[in-house]
Formats: sequence, C-alpha cells, structure tokens
Amino acid sequence: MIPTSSSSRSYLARVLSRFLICSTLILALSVALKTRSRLSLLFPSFASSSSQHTAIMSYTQERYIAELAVQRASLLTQKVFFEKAKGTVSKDDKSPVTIGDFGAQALIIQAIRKNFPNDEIVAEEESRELYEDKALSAEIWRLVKDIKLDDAESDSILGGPLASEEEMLKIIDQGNSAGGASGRIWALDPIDGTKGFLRGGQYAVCLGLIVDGDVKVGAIGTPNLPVDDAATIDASTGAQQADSSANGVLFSAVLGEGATSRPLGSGALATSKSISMRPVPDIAQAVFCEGVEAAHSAQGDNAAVAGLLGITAPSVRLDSQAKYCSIARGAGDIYLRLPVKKDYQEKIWDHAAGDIIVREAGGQVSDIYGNRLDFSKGRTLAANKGVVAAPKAVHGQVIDAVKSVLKL
Ligand SMILES: Nc1ncnc2c1ncn2[C@@H]1O[C@H](COP(=O)(O)O)[C@@H](OP(=O)(O)O)[C@H]1O
Ligand SMILES: [Mg+2]
Ligand SMILES: [Mg+2]
Ligand SMILES: [Mg+2]
Repeated sequence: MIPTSSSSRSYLARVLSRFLICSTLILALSVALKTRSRLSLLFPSFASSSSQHTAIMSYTQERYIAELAVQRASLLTQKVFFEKAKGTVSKDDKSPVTIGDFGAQALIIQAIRKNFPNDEIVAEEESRELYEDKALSAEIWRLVKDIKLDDAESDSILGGPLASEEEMLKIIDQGNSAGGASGRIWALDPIDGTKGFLRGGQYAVCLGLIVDGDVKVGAIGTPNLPVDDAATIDASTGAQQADSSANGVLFSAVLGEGATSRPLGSGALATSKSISMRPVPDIAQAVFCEGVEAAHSAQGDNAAVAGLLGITAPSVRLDSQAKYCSIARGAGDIYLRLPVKKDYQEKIWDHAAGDIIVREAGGQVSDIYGNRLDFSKGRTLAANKGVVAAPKAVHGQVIDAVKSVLKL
C-alpha cells in the first residue's frame, strides 16, 4: 500500500524519535564508561571494587599503574646513583643491597597498595636491616620523600608522598607474601642487577602481576639502556656508549596484548611503540645475551651451546632483566642462564616481568629442560632450573643444544 502524505509524515516522525532516543542512550553510555575509568584511577576504593572485572577484561589499569610506579621508582634509583649514595649492607646471598633497592621497593609497594589494596606482593627486600641501621634508614627517607613524577595527576594516582619514615619502613615489609598458585600476586624486584647498578652498567626496576600462577602483566624500567633499539652496547660490560640523555627505556606487556616500549624519562606522556623479537633465519647468525656475573650463570656452558649452534659473534653481557628486554626488542636474540649451582632456586621477581615481555614479543621462555617457568610455586621457581629464552621458531633448537651440553 502506498502511504498517504499524513501517514508518511507520522512514519518519519517515529523513525526520527527512535533515532534520537538511540543516540541519547549511546551518548549516556559512553559518558558513564569514561567516568568509570577516571574514577577507578582517582579513587582506589572504586578501583578495588571494579578491579576483578577489569582484570578479566584486559589489565589496562594494572599495566598503567605498573608503568607509572616503575617510572617513579626508576627516578629514585637514578637520583641515588647520581648522588653516589651507595650505602650497602650484606645479605645472605651476598648481593649488595642499596639505598635504591629499599627506596624503590617502598615507592612501588605504596602505588600497589593505593590502587589494588587486596593484592599480595612478593618483593625482594625486607626492612629488618634498616631497623638496625638508623643512619641508612634516614638517608633512604631523605631521598624517597621528595621523589615525584613531573605530571601531578599521575603522581597523585600513585599515592603522592609517603607520610613518614616509619610508614616507609612498614610499607617495605608488605612485600612478604609467600606467593603461590592462587590469587593476584605482584612480583617486585626494586633493583635487579644490583651489581650492574653499582658499576654504572645495566640494571632494571621490575614488576610483574601473577594471577592464579600465571604472569599477566609486566613492566620493566631500564634507566641505562639506550632509547634507540639499534644503539651499540659494550658487549663485555653492558655499558651504553651514547650520552645519558639518550638512555632510559620503559618496557611493558599484557598477556595477549603484545609488548611495548617508550622512553622512561617522560612519565605517561610519551607514546608507546610495539616491540618484537627479530626473526632468526640462520641460527649461526644469532647473538646471545648473557649475565655479567660468572656466579649467576655458567659462562663456559653458554659458550659450548653457542659453539654447537655455530654462533661466532661475541655474547652481549648485561646485568639484570635488561637481557629479556634486549632480546624482546631485537637487540640480541637468545638469553641463556645455565645454572652454576645445582641447588640454586631462581627467584620469581628476577623473571616474572621479563618472561611476559619476551613471550609477548614473539619469544618462548623455558627452563633448561624446555618447561615453561612456573610462577605458582611460591617465592622461587622451585620447579625449574635455569632459563632459556629465544624466538619461538628456534627455541627447540636451542633447547636441544642445551640438553646436549648439559647431558640432560
Ligand atoms: N647463584 C645464583 N644463580 C643465579 N642467580 C643468582 C645467584 N645469586 C644471585 N642471583 C640473582 O641474580 C640476579 C641478577 O641477575 P643477573 O646476573 O642476570 O644480573 C640477582 O638479582 P639482584 O641483583 O636483584 O639481587 C640475584 O637475585
Ligand atoms: Mg638481590
Ligand atoms: Mg634481581
Ligand atoms: Mg634486586
């Protein structure tokens, strides 16, 4: 039936009013969603009530907070280094523990507590020594209390300045979770590569989020890595050759969403770019990244593996999880950490963030047997020995060589 002019007018009016109702609903929904995400960043209680839901979705907020917290703590470590405040105390594992370690741990735990109050934290340091050394504690507080990001809004999202030295000491000890196979657990290494830090080489501020035993988010600040992915690094010491303004990189990754990097010094304002491992069509052309410390990985065995694979290029030696970051951005291809002592258990904070960053950049990370690193066993990787990280396509070949050298 052909509509009359009055019925076509009412038909048009109905279509128009439906269109207006739909547009109003869409507009209201988008305003509500934006408000929700801003609220969750500004008010922790709102964040915690919605974090379960956000966690299932995409870990956007966790990545955002982890990146900012790592950036702020990295600023502290640089300040400590440049002021040459390298106070150290000895620990069971004989690694030097610096003012930077304790300060960075306090700042990052504060940010996690403010934004995700119900989460657990496995962190490397504990404040026992500081209660016995008042001068060291006061020195850390002097440096920590003034650290802030340039951008005031980001700084308030992290919780602003700590209230007192006493609060700082208490917060350092909130990284004492036993870890395990269930719940949300952050793994924190406030300065990884303490020896690299002290010698002015590579070190890293590392934070990973493990959910039900699986790493979901990682953020690593490497203040001494060159921003330029292709810049030269001294192969034997890991020291960068460019001037310091060209250094400092923040890496991050979320499971299933890829790995990114951005300059470390510019807070949340810099744009992140996607990173990936470089393809290795001929394994003989691959470059190894290894530790500097002979006590941490068996350099003779590493060399034997390189020999079996036909690799002749010298390994690039770097302290810390900067090794994971380097191969993730194609500045090197294979990270080997072959055990020196049979009974040493790797710590989860030495690997959680690096593991997800490499895997999200196209790599495979395993122990010397080819098994995935298992972050569900507590504070250590009790079920694994050593680490082998390589592009997925050649990982099997590297494991075969490792097994042959170690007679596994
Ligand atoms: N015998 C050992 N075998 C393997 N790793 C060890 C070790 N003794 C200490 N480590 C760990 O090695 C880390 C540094 O690794 P790398 O050699 O790759 O730079 C140290 O982290 P910290 O510097 O945070 O203490 C420490 O946890
Ligand atoms: Mg240590
Ligand atoms: Mg470490
Ligand atoms: Mg450390």
